[in-house]
Amino acid sequence: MPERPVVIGVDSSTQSTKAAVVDAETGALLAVGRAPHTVTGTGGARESDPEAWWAALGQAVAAALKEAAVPPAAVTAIAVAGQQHGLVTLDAAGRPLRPALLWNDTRSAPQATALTTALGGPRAWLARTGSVPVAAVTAAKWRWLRDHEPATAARTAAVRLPHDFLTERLCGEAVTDPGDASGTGWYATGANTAEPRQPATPEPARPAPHTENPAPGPAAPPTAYDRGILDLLGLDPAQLPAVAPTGGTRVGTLTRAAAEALGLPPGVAVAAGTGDNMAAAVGLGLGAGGLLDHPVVSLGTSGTVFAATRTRPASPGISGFAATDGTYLPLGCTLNCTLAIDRIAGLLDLDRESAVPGEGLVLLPYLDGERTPDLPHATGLLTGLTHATTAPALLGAAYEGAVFTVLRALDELLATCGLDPAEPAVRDRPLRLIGGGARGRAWTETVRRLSGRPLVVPAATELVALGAAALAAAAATGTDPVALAGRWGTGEGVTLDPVERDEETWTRIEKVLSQAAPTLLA
Ligand SMILES: Nc1ncnc2c1ncn2[C@@H]1O[C@H](COP(=O)(O)OP(=O)(O)O)[C@@H](O)[C@H]1O
Ligand SMILES: O=C(CO)[C@@H](O)[C@H](O)COP(=O)(O)O
Repeated sequence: MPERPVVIGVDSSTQSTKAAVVDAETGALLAVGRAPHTVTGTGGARESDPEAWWAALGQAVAAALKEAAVPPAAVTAIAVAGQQHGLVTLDAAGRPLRPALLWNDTRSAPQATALTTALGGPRAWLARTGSVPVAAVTAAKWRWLRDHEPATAARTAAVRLPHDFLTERLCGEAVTDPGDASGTGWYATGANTAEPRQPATPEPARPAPHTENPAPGPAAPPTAYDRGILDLLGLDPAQLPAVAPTGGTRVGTLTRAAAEALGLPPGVAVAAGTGDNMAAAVGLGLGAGGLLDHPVVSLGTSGTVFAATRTRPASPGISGFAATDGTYLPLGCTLNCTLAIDRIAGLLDLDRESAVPGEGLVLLPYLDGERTPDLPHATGLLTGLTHATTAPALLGAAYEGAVFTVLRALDELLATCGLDPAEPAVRDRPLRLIGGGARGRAWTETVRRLSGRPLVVPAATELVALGAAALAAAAATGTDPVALAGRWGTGEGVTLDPVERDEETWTRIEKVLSQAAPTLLA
């Protein structure tokens, strides 16, 4: 009897790689393999070796296949979702020239400011790309490299995002997708005017050529690198990957070398893949237009809020990203979420679940600077200490500071989309809570208390890897990945009832942040 087909979805995030082996028909998660990453750097620097991501992918896939006990011949497709924005620079042989500059590396903040000015200010960037550059975007990192390491920039034959780098290692094709491309700063999501989702291409498709105005016709996906911005950056489009129509597009099969490295047959289909937040949206079954019903809060190394929309909102504080199919995924991202809390719990020598409400304290845990609000040079701030302060309350105040920052970004996201966050019809809709932090009681309770909203916590722990698995299945069969994830039911979970919103704590933190922001800017 033939084996049931399985697909592999890979989540290559900041702290680790996770590979999910998934039954392609039912979406059942058969096993997850994990391998850690190393992030180096002090001050604002955050770097990782792309070769180590490739090695981690191999380890995670091997571990998952072993645990799932499925034969390699049952695997039909693989897709990678990766941490967004990272700058990977390659030589002509595809070897990294230096460690990747990660999304949370804030050294590129001055370059982001300079780029904003060079194009005519925030409004010009919003109109052309949907986002105003911050230190996170790849364009600012490339400019930083040219300013600080011109010899490396000059030797760069190819520029990739983390997921593009890994996809190319899998199938030998230089290709990205609209979602991850929209975080580069040189991709014009505006050119994709909320078209209906294109179904994944069932047949092997060559990646699209680099062109601003693709020829009409079904074989010509809407790519939209902004040539003017590339000129401003001194980047040649030939250094960049082609943009596939969606992350679920089949872009090739495993190369012989990749098949050997992963212990898989060479015929395994490779999907274009996407950024990790875009893949989480797929895993949740979120298609365009789900904004009011389905705002998402993700608690990982970054705290993110996003929603799938039909039109691209324009606000300097919110990134007007694309979903992997070229519709919109406006997103707010904070730099200090689970890792900051883990660090503070470690400093206090406390278990992370031993937090109690902050009671008069305010702790802004901006250990890495901050992105939303845009305070790249900020450090952490504590106010309200008294003789009565306890360590669990200090930890609780850190949770409150991190959650306040994420939820404030959510309010901004909703307002940017024309919704009033205080309207009962908006406020009473459940938040979908995902990411590693959604597993923790202290996180979920703090989000409930500061939002006053019901929460839906999906039962599936690895939404990014599951979203990538849906992209892989789409590449193998030509189905729509969002509809498929909906059928798989990967976004389903428990609903936690709302509790009364803690207005007092919210107002206290808001006041301290607004008073301290001018100092934190320095
Ligand atoms: N049971 C748990 N309770 C609270 N936090 C958790 C739990 N499990 C994992 N985490 C947090 O999740 C984080 C990793 O989340 P994840 O979404 O995998 O991050 P990333 O995708 O950025 O690598 C860790 O920093 C850890 O603090
Ligand atoms: O920069 C962003 C979003 O714009 C981050 O969300 C990165 O994509 C990193 O994700 P995690 O490692 O925290 O999942």
